[in-house]
Amino acid sequence: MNDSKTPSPQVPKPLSSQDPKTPRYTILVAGGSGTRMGADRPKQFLELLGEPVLLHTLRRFAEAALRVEQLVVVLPAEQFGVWSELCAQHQVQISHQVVAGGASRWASVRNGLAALAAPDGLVAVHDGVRPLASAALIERAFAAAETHKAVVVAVTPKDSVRNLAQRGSYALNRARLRLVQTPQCFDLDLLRRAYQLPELPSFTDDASVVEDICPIHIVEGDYRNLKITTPEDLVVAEALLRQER
Ligand SMILES: Nc1ccn([C@@H]2O[C@H](COP(=O)(O)OP(=O)(O)OP(=O)(O)O)[C@@H](O)[C@H]2O)c(=O)n1
Ligand SMILES: C[C@](O)(CO)[C@H](O)COP(=O)(O)O
Repeated sequence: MNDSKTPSPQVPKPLSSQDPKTPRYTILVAGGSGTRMGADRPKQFLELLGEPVLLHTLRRFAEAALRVEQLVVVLPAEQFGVWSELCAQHQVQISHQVVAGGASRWASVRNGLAALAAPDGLVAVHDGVRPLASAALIERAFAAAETHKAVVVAVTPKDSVRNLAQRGSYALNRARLRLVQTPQCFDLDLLRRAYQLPELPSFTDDASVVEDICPIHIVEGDYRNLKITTPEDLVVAEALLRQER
């Protein structure tokens, strides 16, 4: 007989970030040039509270509790030297592998995937320019991928949404819409198979690459998980980071 004070030995230990079932890997894509930011360098190198955006992001995934076994950072090949100097300047001790990006996000992710030698596991793909992803959010995405194989984090739109029509526009039901963020976590073999298919112009993220071969499971995202895209995002991101300190 079992009572509430003596747990049965058959009950498995609950999954926690200290005990992930499957090996975890991460690809941080930072191979873009930041045209919409219009800065003097790619936006992943702009500073937030004295540190490059990409370093903030890298630190989030190096968090010990997440147990990520291999971190791959994808950069434009011509920026390798810049990143190496920034790592030296900020005394970065986080072990990571740098890989050359491609002409599109899709090509950069594909190059990042090629650097993962592991036969199986779970892989998170995350924008290097989302420096506010919390450990709880990342854990939520990895944990859901144990069961669902293809997971994105997403939030409900706060604004009303309209679709453009031939004449005018019409309202969409925002309760049925989600704004998709990263990390996006996948079974490694599934993501490899998806990235063997040809690139399509409709691909905007990893879920759009995978969805023809596996349904995409959505978990709760985080409104704080901004993508640094245009100059005002830097102001908001700094304010949010300052609040965390
Ligand atoms: N060839 C590319 C293009 C984009 N990215 C990465 O994908 C993420 C999301 O892309 P986006 O915000 O569009 O970045 P950029 O392409 O740099 O920006 P823009 O579209 O304004 O030029 C970024 O971390 C970016 O560095 C990448 O790794 N390789
Ligand atoms: C991957 C992404 O961040 C999910 O919201 C987004 O699709 C990237 O889009 P972008 O056109 O590269 O900014």
